[in-house]
Amino acid sequence: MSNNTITYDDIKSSDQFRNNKVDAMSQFVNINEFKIEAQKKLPKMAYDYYASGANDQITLADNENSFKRIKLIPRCLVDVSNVNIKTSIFGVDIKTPIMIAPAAMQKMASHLGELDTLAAAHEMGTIMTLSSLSTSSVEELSEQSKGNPGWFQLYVFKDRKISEDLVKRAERLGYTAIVLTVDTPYLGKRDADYKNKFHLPLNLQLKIFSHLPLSKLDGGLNNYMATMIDPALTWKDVQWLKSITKLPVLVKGIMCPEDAELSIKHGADGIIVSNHGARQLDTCPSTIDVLYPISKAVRGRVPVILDGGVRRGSDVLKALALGANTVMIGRPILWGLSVGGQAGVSRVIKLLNDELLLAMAFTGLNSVKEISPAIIYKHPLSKF
Ligand SMILES: Cc1cc2nc3c(=O)[nH]c(=O)nc-3n(C[C@H](O)[C@H](O)[C@H](O)COP(=O)(O)O)c2cc1C
Ligand SMILES: CC(C)CC(=O)C(=O)O
Repeated sequence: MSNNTITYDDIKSSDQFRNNKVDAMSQFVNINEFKIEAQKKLPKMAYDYYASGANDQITLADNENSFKRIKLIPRCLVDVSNVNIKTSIFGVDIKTPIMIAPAAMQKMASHLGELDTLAAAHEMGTIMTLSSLSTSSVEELSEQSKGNPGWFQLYVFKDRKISEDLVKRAERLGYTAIVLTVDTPYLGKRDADYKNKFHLPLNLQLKIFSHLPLSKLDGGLNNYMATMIDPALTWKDVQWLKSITKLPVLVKGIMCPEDAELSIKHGADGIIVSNHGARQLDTCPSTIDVLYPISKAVRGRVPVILDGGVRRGSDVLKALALGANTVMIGRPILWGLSVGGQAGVSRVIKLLNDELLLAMAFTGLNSVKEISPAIIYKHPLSKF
């Protein structure tokens, strides 16, 4: 078993090792405890990169705090002996509405990085989106998952040929959707990364591009993005992307009803309400605060996914009540990965699933289909 060729079978054959890890992790009972433990384990440069938001991190705090301000109405004497959280997206059944957001460079968190995350996604019956800027290749994930690696996130490079090849490669390898990130014409300013002079550890590379000079981050992250990523991307490029792939295309980074409408007009098959984990435009609103008007404007024409600040199962319930079909989580996955590799990621998802089940029982709901805005408390004096 060499570093580059660890397979699912290898991972499974180490059950004993994994079970011990799961036991060791049962001491962490919520996402914040995983975060605290991850900070102890990770080098400062990696932790800061994962944790940071842009500038003064106002939106970073808001993404979580806005969830806390939304209140749920308990309902009584409903038979909730059989609550279940199964759902589906693009006709594919998933065991939980909690999906895994694309996050770059996961091998800073665990030896197997993205491969651990994918193994956990399979174990928990959910879908992972692989970042364009990953430390594992599209091929590796496809191989380990026997051709079922999940979704692929696309950054569009100035050299369109690179992006086109990447999309075709992902399609050929069994990825089932393309997530086009549209909120990153340039990379946001994350102060800690400047101070730490963030760089990839020397043993790692951006694996997807290992055949190109693009695999190193030599001039730093912001410089890399400014050199490689196309800031001239416009709505017509959604149509371009649709024209080069048969896969569903989701537009990630939508924060207002107008852009949701434009996404649909230009052929998007799904929308991800996201402010990039508050890493781009600081002082933009939290995602949960903009979700309801967006989902109302979309009117069920395409699936709506929300990410940003989801840290409790009750946050998932609130997002679904305000019109999301599913949510994605970013940093909680990185904390789980840092603390316990695959087992850590699975435990993070399980914690959130269990909290979601409980919150649904307390609000008198038995299935995802039953979730509606009716469970959201409206203060008598508020206009909301
Ligand atoms: C360390 C890190 C790396 C990320 N890398 C990417 C990426 O490569 N592509 C992308 O579209 N979004 C990326 N994101 C944004 C996430 O997909 C997601 O929008 C965000 O993390 C959700 O917020 P949360 O972390 O509060 O759950 C990244 C986020 C973090 C924290
Ligand atoms: C390598 C980065 C551009 C990945 C990213 O999207 C982020 O750090 O937010």
